[in-house]
Amino acid sequence: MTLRIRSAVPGRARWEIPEILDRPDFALELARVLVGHASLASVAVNALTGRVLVHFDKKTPLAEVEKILHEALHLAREAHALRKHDPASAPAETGTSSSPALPAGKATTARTQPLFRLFERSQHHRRLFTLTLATTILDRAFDAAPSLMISAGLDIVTRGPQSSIARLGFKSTASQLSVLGAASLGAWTLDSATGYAHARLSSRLANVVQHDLRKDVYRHIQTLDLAEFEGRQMAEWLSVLQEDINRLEEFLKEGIDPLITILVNIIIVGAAFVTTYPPLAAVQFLIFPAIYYVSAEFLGPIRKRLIASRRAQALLDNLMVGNLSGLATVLGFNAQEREASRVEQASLEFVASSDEATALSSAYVPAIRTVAGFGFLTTLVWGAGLVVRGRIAASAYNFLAYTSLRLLGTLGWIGLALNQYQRTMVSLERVLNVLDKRPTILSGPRPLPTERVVGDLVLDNVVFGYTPEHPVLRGINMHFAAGKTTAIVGSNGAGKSTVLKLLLRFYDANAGAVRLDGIDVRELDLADLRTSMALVSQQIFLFAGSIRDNIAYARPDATMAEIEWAAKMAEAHDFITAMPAKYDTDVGEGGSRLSGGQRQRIAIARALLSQRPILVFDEATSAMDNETEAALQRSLREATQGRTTVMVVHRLSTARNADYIYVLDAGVVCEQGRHEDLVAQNGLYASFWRIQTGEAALPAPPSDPSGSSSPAS
Ligand SMILES: Nc1ncnc2c1ncn2[C@@H]1O[C@H](COP(=O)(O)OP(=O)(O)OP(=O)(O)O)[C@@H](O)[C@H]1O
Repeated sequence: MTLRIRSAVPGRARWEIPEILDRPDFALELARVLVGHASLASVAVNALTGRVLVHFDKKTPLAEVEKILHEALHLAREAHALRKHDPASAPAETGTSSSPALPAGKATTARTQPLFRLFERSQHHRRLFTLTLATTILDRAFDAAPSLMISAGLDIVTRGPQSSIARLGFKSTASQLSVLGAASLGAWTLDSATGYAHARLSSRLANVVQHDLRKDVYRHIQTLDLAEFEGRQMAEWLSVLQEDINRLEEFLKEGIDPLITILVNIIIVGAAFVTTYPPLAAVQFLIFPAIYYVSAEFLGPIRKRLIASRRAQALLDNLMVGNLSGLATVLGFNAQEREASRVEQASLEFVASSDEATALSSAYVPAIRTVAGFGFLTTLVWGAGLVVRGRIAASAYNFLAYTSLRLLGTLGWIGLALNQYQRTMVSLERVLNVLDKRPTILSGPRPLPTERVVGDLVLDNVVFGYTPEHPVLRGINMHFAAGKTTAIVGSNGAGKSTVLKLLLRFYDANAGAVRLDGIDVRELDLADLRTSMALVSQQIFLFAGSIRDNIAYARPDATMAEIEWAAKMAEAHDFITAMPAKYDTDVGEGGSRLSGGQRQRIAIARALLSQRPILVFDEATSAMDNETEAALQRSLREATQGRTTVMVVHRLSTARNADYIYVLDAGVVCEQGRHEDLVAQNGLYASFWRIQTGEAALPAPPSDPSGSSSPAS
């Protein structure tokens, strides 16, 4: 059986489909097929729980929807099989930036209900959720106990033998008071117990949901294309991972409470009024359509302003994080004042947008209270009249007035609660948007364990551009022979680093193919492909921690002897042992306590220790002095024996040692060969060589366009 119905009411049904459980790709395929269906209003497919929730027209028979689901499953299976076979057939909508899991259109309803989606995701905490809800409701219900007890006391005082307690069989005043005392004690005890349980459970629920979401978002972010990170500021990711998820936690801990309180109070007040004097209840309930009307007028505009305010906050965060990480540049250019003004301006814009949102939400609270005040006023005046005419007891009037007042108080919270709810939903949507993003670089089906990698790399007529209108590589052919060292040289922006990014499949070629050992890299298992290569990138990243930990990052199980071997090969051992704490030296945040050349040597040691068959160096020695670099070249010759090494270099004294050299110019290979041949060709490489060896004069600085002579002349 492929489908199992879990629940169904007219217009809504939930199925369990074990086939999609833990198979997000397949679930996505199913969602794609379903959301295009004209008979369905909305669809939510959850691979975590293996469930599918469908909203449809109440008149559509359930059997018909089930048939649609069967057909969709069939289509999804076919599409999924095709996709596995040919990953390139992934539709455009799964593409780069903000493409959601469920495409636009019919899924809008499901997608615009972030809280609903959160509950779908958190199904495995259903027990905790139910318990939390139950204790919250009980806690709020017991809150009404004091006014009930006071009314019961008043009942004993004013009606004696006719009081409600007397009617239970307690004739004497003493016994009635004892019952009242015992009931009060019991109610208080239960109130305290449910209060404690509610506080503990709601906090636990908020923590686990927050933890799950943070963990899932973080894991998911790591699966996304590198393009997502190169095109977006880091602070944006951080604000989703931190602020947005924290806001959700706050809401689960404190925001749901008022909403439940309001609901419980409405039920208590409703019950009290209906049982005491129904016409009074009818008048009380007349305020709710009015509240609904006021809410409808306010909530849409409030939401829009909240979104604008959150965006302004994200911009401000980006600016501050960016500035602080580039503080040395800001100080170096003495631009503190300029940057402080930019931050001030962004902060003012945030304050203004936040003010706008608050202005509206603040007006909303009094508007609701004014409407709700009519309910209390009616109870106070009409209720008093009813007591005077003997229609209701004074104690009942007391209870009604109290509960009505409580309702008035809590309705005032509606504004605050909905305000917090709206803010949380804006944040939750941002979190879910990240989870909806899909990588375009998908793993291929063919495994290639590291021990089977020969290391022969080919770029076959590769065309690539980060954007379609700006091609960076224009049909290049390259061969990085197994076990050999190949250098790529060329001027800035020629496309050298881009070649390396294609080797590691950070991006896919727009045309042509990249092959490892004769296999198109798109067919290879992505983890296997990347595990076959050790990259030392232009921007070295060291983790805060010791030198030893940083070198061992590639192989946490490496012995100290192996770590030292790698450090010696990378010409790092001497400077490390000269430091007071040697291999235990703390490198600081991002390696900030080391010099650029030292950081590069640690990164090379890390790559060598990894023992991967292919080494990819992107200007890995650019910050080293000539002497260290020359020594490193000698060591590398030994350490890279039998491994394919691809290195992007600017220093031609480094390229000179390579077995083969490619010269890139504006995205095409303009020359290739061994150093001596290239020098003999007397082309671009030879001109670079002459400049670097001082045989050619450097180009003269541009002459002053005004024609005035320089001060020196
Ligand atoms: N993530 C990106 N998004 C858009 N364009 C990019 C991106 N990365 C690089 N480019 C552009 O692609 C071109 C080639 O960049 P690449 O980094 O490959 O050059 P390079 O030859 O390594 O240069 P350099 O010697 O300065 O490191 C440049 O014009 C650059 O602006």
